[in-house]
Amino acid sequence: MTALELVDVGFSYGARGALKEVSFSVMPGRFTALLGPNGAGKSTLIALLTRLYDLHQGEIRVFGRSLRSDPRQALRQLGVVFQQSTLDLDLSVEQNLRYHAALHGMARRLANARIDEELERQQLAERRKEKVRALNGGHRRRVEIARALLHQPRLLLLDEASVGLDPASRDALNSHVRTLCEEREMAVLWTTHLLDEIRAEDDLAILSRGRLAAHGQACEVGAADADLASTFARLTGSPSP
Ligand SMILES: Nc1ncnc2c1ncn2[C@@H]1O[C@H](COP(=O)(O)OP(=O)(O)OP(=O)(O)O)[C@@H](O)[C@H]1O
Repeated sequence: MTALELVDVGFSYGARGALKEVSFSVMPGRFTALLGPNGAGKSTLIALLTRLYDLHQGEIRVFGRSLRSDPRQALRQLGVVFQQSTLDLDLSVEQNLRYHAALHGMARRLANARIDEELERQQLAERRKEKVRALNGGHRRRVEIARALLHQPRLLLLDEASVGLDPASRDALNSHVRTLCEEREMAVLWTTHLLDEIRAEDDLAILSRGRLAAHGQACEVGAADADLASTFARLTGSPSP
């Protein structure tokens, strides 16, 4: 079954159009990159997917459940890492996770088990009592991923999750999310404006000025030109990042 399906999605901020007739799908176990220059509409799309904004045009389905008519079931399957960190810096790693588990109505015993499991996976178990403020950017991102996975979503959305990280932390985060795809058959939608975060075997959707400029496997999308950078520049009119 398709993990995420967008059909003719549109959105405007007043008179300013931000998304127009955007249609593409994300499959389970696949790393799908959503690439676009600044202002292309990536964050707007994430805001629609998480229901920060109401969907007025088109349809979005998460594992077959409509965000419009069945939002609770659709959102249950979703884990999200936003562009701006939403961790409480003055709470410990564990307290941040516990708070999220409570919001999801998780019983304490289940929450404890999941928190242990995710912190272990992120190699953060020893730091669980530390305040988030004491962690570096890469570790904070890992806490956010641990938190996004607590309720075991089948679809993980990451909005420019690597912004602000040094190159080594960026690579580590990118590889880590790919492992989640493989090990858990999780579907991932990774938004970015950086070409070096995309691999030839990834699924790729390119947004340009609110429209879907290309969609397919990254190697196929890039095959139309000398490389993906040239395709990106041709389709978006922006220099390759
Ligand atoms: N709150 C808002 N009010 C009005 N226009 C907005 C608002 N947020 C975004 N826009 C406009 O909508 C378009 C899409 O913006 P969006 O932030 O979704 O793009 P993006 O691809 O996420 O860019 P970035 O990488 O800079 O975050 C842009 O033209 C932007 O100026």
